[in-house]
Amino acid sequence: MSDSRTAIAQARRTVVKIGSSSLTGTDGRLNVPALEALVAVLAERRDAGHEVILVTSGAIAAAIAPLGLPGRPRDLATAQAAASVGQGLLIARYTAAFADHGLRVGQLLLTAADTLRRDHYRNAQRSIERLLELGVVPVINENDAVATDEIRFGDNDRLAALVSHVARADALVLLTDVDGLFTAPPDRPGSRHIPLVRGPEDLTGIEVTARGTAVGTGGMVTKLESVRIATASGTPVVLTTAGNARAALAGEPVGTYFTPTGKRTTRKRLWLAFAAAPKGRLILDEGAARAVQGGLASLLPAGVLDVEGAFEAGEPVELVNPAGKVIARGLVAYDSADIPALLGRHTSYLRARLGDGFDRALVHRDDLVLLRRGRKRAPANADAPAGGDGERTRPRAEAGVVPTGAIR
Ligand SMILES: Nc1ncnc2c1ncn2[C@@H]1O[C@H](COP(=O)(O)OP(=O)(O)O)[C@@H](O)[C@H]1O
Ligand SMILES: N[C@@H](CCC(=O)OP(=O)(O)O)C(=O)O
Repeated sequence: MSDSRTAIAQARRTVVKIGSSSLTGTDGRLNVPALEALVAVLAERRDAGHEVILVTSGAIAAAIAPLGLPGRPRDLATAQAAASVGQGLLIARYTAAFADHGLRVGQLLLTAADTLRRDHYRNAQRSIERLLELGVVPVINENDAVATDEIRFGDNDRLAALVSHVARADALVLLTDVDGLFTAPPDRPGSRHIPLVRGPEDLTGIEVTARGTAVGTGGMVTKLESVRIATASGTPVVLTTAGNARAALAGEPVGTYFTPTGKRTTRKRLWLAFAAAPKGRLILDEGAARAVQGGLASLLPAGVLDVEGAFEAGEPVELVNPAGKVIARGLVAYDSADIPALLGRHTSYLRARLGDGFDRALVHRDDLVLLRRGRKRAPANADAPAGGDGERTRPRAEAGVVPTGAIR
């Protein structure tokens, strides 16, 4: 795991996100010179043999002036209409700007559902992979025109982090209107620049606001969530201004560098930890909770006290300890309707009473991601299935990921 900027300079594949604040002039129109300057930097990066994926905001901002809107629309319907108009203008500009450097772009408009549902996630993954193989620069934005309030990011910061996962990027560069993280909003007297963040402990006492610029969304709060998603799974992040994009990609000390805090993990686990929308909850007894937290044991029905929600086998659920804290997420192996009859029962009993299909774990350890670690490692015998009398399992290393919470 690298704690130096060379990780950015040497990244084979980099996701670069540019925010609305950097693409919009004071008149509210799309800042075309800023867009072209970024494209020149990305084209250089491509020429140097690196892959780039661009996550770009600016669709709504681009439509403010053409539609004669007084400012960023607050209601969903107008925001959607503006995005529909603005996205066309935005991608036309990118297509022309990249063409000047002999490069083609491919547009991907994603909704939160594309990172929430595994089949959608895989589709996005396949498209990005193929575009890169074809030498195309993927240009990604949220599909604002169809995203509804319940299922949308709203900002592009978290989308960029999830795109980094989907694409297995080696680095994430967030470009905004401030040169990195400050101890408090930068216009506050006495606010100081922070060049390096090595983990959550370095963020103690930092004051960030969710209020973005007039055109941006989410402010620094969503940027730090984005950072948390990326760094927890091994992706280093630089946060800086659009004007510093070239220097940031070259590994120069601009903005704020966030070192990775966790290891790369499987896509399934990333999806489960950061993107999946849980469909229900399994309430674990003390022993099962400890075993799951200690060594990532499979969860058997004997260790479960209660089930909440309506879900089908294969859907994501939260695993909750007796104190009500969510400790893990997993893909459940049974429909919710079948689970009450299994609760508290040992596998041998279930196999004898209900047949062979009912001796499997409620959540298999391979389908589980730990969100909250136990205070210490589990004792030697806790690597058996949680709540279980079944097969013994090996304890496994876990990424130690921390979830972002529900995605808006
Ligand atoms: N601690 C902080 N450090 C740096 N910027 C901060 C902080 N807290 C709030 N901000 C604000 O976050 C804003 C950037 O967010 P936003 O407008 O959403 O940008 P973008 O459109 O690029 O995503 C900055 O203009 C800055 O005022
Ligand atoms: N998808 C929206 C982007 C929303 C937005 O402004 O996000 P951000 O640049 O992260 O503040 C658009 O294209 O207008």
